[in-house]
Amino acid sequence: MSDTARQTGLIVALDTQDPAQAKAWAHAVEGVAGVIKLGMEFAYAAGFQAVADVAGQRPLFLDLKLHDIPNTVGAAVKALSHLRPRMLTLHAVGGAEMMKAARKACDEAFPEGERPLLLAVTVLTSMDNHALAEVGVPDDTRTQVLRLADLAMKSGMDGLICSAHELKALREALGDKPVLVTPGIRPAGAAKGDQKRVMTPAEARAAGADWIVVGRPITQAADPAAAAAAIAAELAA
Ligand SMILES: O=c1ccn([C@@H]2O[C@H](COP(=O)(O)O)[C@@H](O)[C@H]2O)c(=O)[nH]1
Repeated sequence: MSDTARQTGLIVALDTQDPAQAKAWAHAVEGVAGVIKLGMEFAYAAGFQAVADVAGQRPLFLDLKLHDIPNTVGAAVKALSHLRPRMLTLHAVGGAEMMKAARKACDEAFPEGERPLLLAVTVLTSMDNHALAEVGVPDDTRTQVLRLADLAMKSGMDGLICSAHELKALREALGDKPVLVTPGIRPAGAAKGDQKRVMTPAEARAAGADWIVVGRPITQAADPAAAAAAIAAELAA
């Protein structure tokens, strides 16, 4: 698929501990965000009933980044199935067996055609080459992303979480099939915060992202609805 033909969607990360705040943000980005993302901070603080309440009928990206032994991850996937997420994350460094266990659990626990996209986190967008070296990986982020991406796709994953910097290399290596989801997105001039491998929405779309994930540049803006609309317009331009 050519990059100009690709439609890149916006996922908004609702990172808060407060259900009322999450609901307000979800409402503010209604019609602009294709998917809302709830992750560890919200689920641990507010609980899974609150996850279900905030999501309601909205497409839900449940970003729990599962990483444990295969039996535990498989059981966790089954335990989450009542939430009917559209997307679910796990860490590729958990290994092939762990990812295959997650896929098997999905196939068993979800009705036909309703299982979530399983997205393998490659190298967190908050990490650079130095951070990788600190955890014992001598290769650069791009090499490590490509290595884990190959393992993830061979283990039944539907797509990958990566930074926009790796998109072109991933498309060259893996083609159009993987769903590529990129956090670490910053509109021009926005603060990077703890993110290291960042790109703008337009750059990520041009590089081949299926979805971009944006949190603080929207949720911490004076007008979250306007900030989300501006990013959606940048993606559509
Ligand atoms: O590599 C990763 C994987 C997940 N995330 C998540 O995306 C959002 C980004 O939020 P911002 O406020 O736009 O930085 C956040 O929920 C992370 O948990 C990521 O950033 N990088």
